[in-house]
Amino acid sequence: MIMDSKNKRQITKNKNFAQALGHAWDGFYLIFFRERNFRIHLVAMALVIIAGLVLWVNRTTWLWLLLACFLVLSAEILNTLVEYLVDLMVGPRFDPTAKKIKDIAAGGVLFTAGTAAVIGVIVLWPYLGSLLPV
Ligand SMILES: Nc1ncnc2c1ncn2[C@@H]1O[C@H](COP(=O)(O)OP(=O)(O)OP(=O)(O)O)[C@@H](O)[C@H]1O
Repeated sequence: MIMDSKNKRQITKNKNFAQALGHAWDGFYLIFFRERNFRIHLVAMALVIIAGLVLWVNRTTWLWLLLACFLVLSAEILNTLVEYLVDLMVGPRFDPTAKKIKDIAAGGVLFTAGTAAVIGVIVLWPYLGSLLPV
């Protein structure tokens, strides 16, 4: 087996679920603690949840809001994957195609975040009206 358990340099398939979970946790740690943009999106998601609680939105609205938030987080995770893959292939040198790939991945996050914002406005609009003094 090609594995150095002491140095955690495993390159074979996981032996069990616990081991798979450990690697998934390593990935989560990387995204959560190393990716500033991911944390910014999490703060935005927290604000959306606070808005949902304050406005006392219904179940369908919660589903839309949570779906929109998780779409943005998923896009950010894919963007991070693309960045690591490009860095792995290209290394520390400028490459015009690497730039295009990374910029497209970042553009995808922007597009998803914009769509999520539109969804948020559409589903929260009726609740915002009720806040206005009549
Ligand atoms: N090897 C490369 N060749 C050409 N351009 C690159 C390369 N690496 C990065 N870039 C450019 O720099 C930008 C930022 O790089 P990168 O995505 O790695 O940083 P980041 O701060 O993690 O970005 P993000 O804010 O999208 O998470 C890219 O969108 C791309 O335009």
